[in-house]
Amino acid sequence: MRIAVAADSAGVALKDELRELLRTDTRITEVSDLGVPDAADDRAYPLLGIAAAEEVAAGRADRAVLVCGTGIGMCISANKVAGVRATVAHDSYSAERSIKSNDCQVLTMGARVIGPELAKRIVAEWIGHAFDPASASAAKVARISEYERT
Ligand SMILES: O=C(CO)[C@H](O)COP(=O)(O)O
Repeated sequence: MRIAVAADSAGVALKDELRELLRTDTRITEVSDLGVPDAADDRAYPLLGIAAAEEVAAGRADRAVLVCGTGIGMCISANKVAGVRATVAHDSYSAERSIKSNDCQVLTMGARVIGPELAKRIVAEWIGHAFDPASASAAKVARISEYERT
């Protein structure tokens, strides 16, 4: 699995921790860090979130983990990219369902909302979940894709 990570200045410290976690995860073959590199970089979250979501939409990344202050701005931004389903999640159950119910390729988190250890645990769990295209949820997700095509 190839993962892109990105953050704004509010989320960069947590993004860096998550990137290092992902780099040691044997399930991950590639981690691309799209920035920001440090908190002095004041690029706004939509630039980073859209850039990462475009990597997913183009098939250059399988999933993305995005961090801002709340996770909300990153989530809204990533969801503007056609074909991308992003969710903000700070709990294990929502993160699991974001895959199993919604086939989300993008997880967003708020560094001002969640501590790094819990965030790392949830990301590690999220990576381990897989969407079942034969499940009853698949037709529901397909309706979203159909709407996007109209
Ligand atoms: O959390 C953010 C966007 O959802 C971002 O990190 C901070 O945004 P701001 O409150 O508009 O500065």
